[in-house]
Amino acid sequence: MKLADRRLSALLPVLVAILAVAVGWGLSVGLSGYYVFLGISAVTAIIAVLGLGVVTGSAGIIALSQLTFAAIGAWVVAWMSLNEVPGGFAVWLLAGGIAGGLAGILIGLPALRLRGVNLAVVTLGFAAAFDVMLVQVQFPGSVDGISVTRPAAFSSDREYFFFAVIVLVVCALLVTWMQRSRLGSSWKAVAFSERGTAAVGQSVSLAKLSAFAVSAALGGISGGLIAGQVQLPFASSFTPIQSLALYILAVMSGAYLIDMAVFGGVLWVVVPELLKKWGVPQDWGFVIFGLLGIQALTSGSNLGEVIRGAFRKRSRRRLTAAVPEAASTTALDVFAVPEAAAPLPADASPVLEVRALGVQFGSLKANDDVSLRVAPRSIMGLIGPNGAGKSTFVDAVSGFLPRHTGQVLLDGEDITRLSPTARARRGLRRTFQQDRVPPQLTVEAYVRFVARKRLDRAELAEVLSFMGCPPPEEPLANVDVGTRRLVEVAAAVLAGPRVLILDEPAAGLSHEEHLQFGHRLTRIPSRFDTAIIIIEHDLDLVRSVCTEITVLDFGKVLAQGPSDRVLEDPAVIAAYMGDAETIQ
Ligand SMILES: Nc1ncnc2c1ncn2[C@@H]1O[C@H](COP(=O)(O)OP(=O)(O)OP(=O)(O)O)[C@@H](O)[C@H]1O
Repeated sequence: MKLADRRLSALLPVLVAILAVAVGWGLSVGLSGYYVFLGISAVTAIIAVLGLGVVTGSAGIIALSQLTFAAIGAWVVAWMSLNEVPGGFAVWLLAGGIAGGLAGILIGLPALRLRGVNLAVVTLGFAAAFDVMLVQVQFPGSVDGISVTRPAAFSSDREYFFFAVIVLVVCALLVTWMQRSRLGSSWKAVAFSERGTAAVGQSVSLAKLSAFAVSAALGGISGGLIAGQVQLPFASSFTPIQSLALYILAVMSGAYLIDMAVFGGVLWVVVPELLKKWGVPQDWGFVIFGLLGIQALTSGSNLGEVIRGAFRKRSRRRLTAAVPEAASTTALDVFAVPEAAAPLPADASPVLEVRALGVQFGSLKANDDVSLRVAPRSIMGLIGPNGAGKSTFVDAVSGFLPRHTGQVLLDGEDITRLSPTARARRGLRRTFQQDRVPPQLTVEAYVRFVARKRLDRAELAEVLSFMGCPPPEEPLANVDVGTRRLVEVAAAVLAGPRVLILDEPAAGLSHEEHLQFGHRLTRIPSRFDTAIIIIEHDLDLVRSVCTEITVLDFGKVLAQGPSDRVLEDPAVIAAYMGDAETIQ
């Protein structure tokens, strides 16, 4: 992306925000009184849907209590207004948002362990329980008819609508920046794969809790605004069934996209209004939202994605033309020619040492007394027939099977008891056999998220080009699975790990592409001071790339040592291929 394009991309949200404020002002003076009031309702709904876009749309977590957080925000604002807390409405609104956010963290804690239906039950149960309590407790001042004081400069409906638009614009800007930040990447990553997220050193708990907190804070702000709008808030505005309907709207519209959150919020107000106009009871609005939700859930997509998908089709055509160019040979030249790492002398310090690793699944010993030592800047092949225990080994070494026996040492430090996240942060990175690259990110956003450090743009583009990846600005949703695996490897390489374990990284590529990939791989250790362990079934690639090989069979080490010697070992030939001709 050119510098001018990047500047425009950074400035665009601000320009849209200025335009939105101008439109809001125009509407506040141009609309009739009734529509101004409806406009406030739409703005509050948009803020609540925006929050759902974060927790559900980005982080993929079911949360059915958004209007409960709104009720908490409204309650705080009503209480502060009643008690004339210094600071005025803006401060009360902020406090309402913070209260909602704190409640979100509280409800988010079970989300760390629960998923799907169970989490839906917890959040809906919380909404129902709070609803019962709210009916009993009531909003401060509501029983005595003491109304919430609006901001002095925005006391009429028209002015208050404009105030609400400004709050919405600020919220939307903050969400946009968060979505573009590392935090936003962590939400999208955790939605796609928790294991993939942990493997790049990102705390899964932090990603989920922060999504809950931001979403609930927006719910709280939405509720605070409702308190100022109606001035005598009642529990009936914040029922669990309304939370459910709002959730469906968010899912259906694709509310992690700001424009679609606006669309969802507007629909929230327009549908009941149209029903009223047609003489149909407004509760039928829930039925309509339900039907839209069923359509979205069964199709597995949402309106925002469908619209953007149509645009992507065009850019995909451009990508097909761009990729061969990206994998140019000139990029290869900028990498230092590797010096093959010599086999590790017996007394030298390995960068990774695994001692007597054992993993048992029931009665099956998937890894049995597996030991190996990896020299700095070397490439070790880990091979063996299907089911030999290779992926189990990687899972155990990277911390995903904590109940293994034996020891794992990285640079001499015992990391056996550390979590996958902690191991990744210490410099033990891995990739997966299955696709764990979140399609919601661009190539650049994903690489920066994985690298966990400041990356020079030129270096980033150079490594992507060298690995045959698409350009940085390409959305990963446009990229085929095989190429996504290459992006995964490039990102892990740019993290500069001490050890990188690649689990069948070239699966999905042709034989020639495999070999080309292998050639590129040999350049990495010296350039990034990284040792690589590669699991691979293509023995031509293993032979051409690896200095050392470890062969597993039935969970045990069958052979270990310099590549040529191991690949000529009759026991390996018999066990691995069952046919001497195939291996040579
Ligand atoms: N979670 C699990 N529970 C029970 N058994 C498992 C589990 N994961 C793996 N296994 C078994 O452990 C053995 C080793 O599996 P693993 O996936 O590590 O082999 P692999 O060498 O990676 O195979 P492939 O080359 O096909 O990927 C297999 O018999 C497999 O069925």
